[in-house]
Amino acid sequence: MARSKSDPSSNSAPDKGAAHLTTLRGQIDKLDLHILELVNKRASVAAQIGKVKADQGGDVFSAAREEEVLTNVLKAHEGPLSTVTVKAIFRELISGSRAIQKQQKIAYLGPEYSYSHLAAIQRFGEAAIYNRTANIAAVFEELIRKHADFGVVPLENSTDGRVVDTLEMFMRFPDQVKICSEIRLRVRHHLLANCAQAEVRRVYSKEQALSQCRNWLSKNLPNATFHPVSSTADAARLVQTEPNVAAVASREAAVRYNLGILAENIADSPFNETRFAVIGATDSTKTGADKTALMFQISHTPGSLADVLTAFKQNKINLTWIESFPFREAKGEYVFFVDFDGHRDDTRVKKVLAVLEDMCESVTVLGSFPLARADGE
Ligand SMILES: O=C(O)C(=O)C[C@]1(C(=O)O)C=C[C@@H](O)C=C1
Repeated sequence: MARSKSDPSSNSAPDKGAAHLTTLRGQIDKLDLHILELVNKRASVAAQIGKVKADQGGDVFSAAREEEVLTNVLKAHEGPLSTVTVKAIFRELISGSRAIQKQQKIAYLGPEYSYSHLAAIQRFGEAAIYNRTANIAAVFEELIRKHADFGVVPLENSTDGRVVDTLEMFMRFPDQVKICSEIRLRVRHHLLANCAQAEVRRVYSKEQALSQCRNWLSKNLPNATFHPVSSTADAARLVQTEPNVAAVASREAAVRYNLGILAENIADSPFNETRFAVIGATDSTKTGADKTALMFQISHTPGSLADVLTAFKQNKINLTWIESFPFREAKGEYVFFVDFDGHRDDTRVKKVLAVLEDMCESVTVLGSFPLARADGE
């Protein structure tokens, strides 16, 4: 049909708009090729670094250097991309560099899309090989048997506190693994199902996740029953197999198991974070913004813990975490886990470690590593 002058579709504005769009897309196409050239140039340099490391026996993964790369980039970053996006881009570039040098195998507590898996991907990106294990002990064993280059294990959750299984493994293998990096992961629980919320009769999740969403669940699903299973990801898998059920799990689990998200962010506390340790054969070199993790055992006498804490105070060292743990081999005795600001190569840290060596029955430096950024920062 011929267009009349009064036909709005004959207006030149849309034509101009379309032409402008084509021009802008042409710019993006050119920029994409330029970006591609640059990222491959970066990868070629990383390949050369890999050769130097192979000759010198250096590790492919350097938590300290990666932190420096990210700090440089984020300092220069002025937008309009968000910091989260820039971090994700560089995480994948670095992940690709490592894979070119030598593909890294990462053991984590499965199943796929568990929060440990998400933490591992946040640290090592898509180019690593991920080996899931059935429990936390197996992550340590995979590393010790050299079936994995690194392991990712949960240390503590902001709501539930310490993760006993991980601390126990550090006690069992005090000298065979080191913490080389830490990861802070925001845990966002969602209600996943393939039916309407009113039809949900059973809710599956990991016990801790159910407890973290207790108020929301009882208020919004008064007719449902709650059933703990081995993991949030397993709960999502179960939703596929039964009618009228829902899971409390991550967005990634919803994608993996093809489930709808009925309600987002249902945890009772708006801030829910899990801190993970990356364990490997060695810890990290100094960056200037580091933390050290320590495990020590003291005699069962009055004031022995106070003496240790005083040593930290006298050396102006800030403790960021302390946990006590019963020592299985001696009734009434405790092993303490502490994290503090500083690197084991810092003078004041060396001083406090020397004092502790004299004071304690045993002292093990679990590792020094760069301070983790909060998830999203
Ligand atoms: O600088 C290095 O040591 C590199 O191997 C390069 C690079 C990177 O891509 O920037 C990759 C892996 C390391 O963990 C740190 C940084």
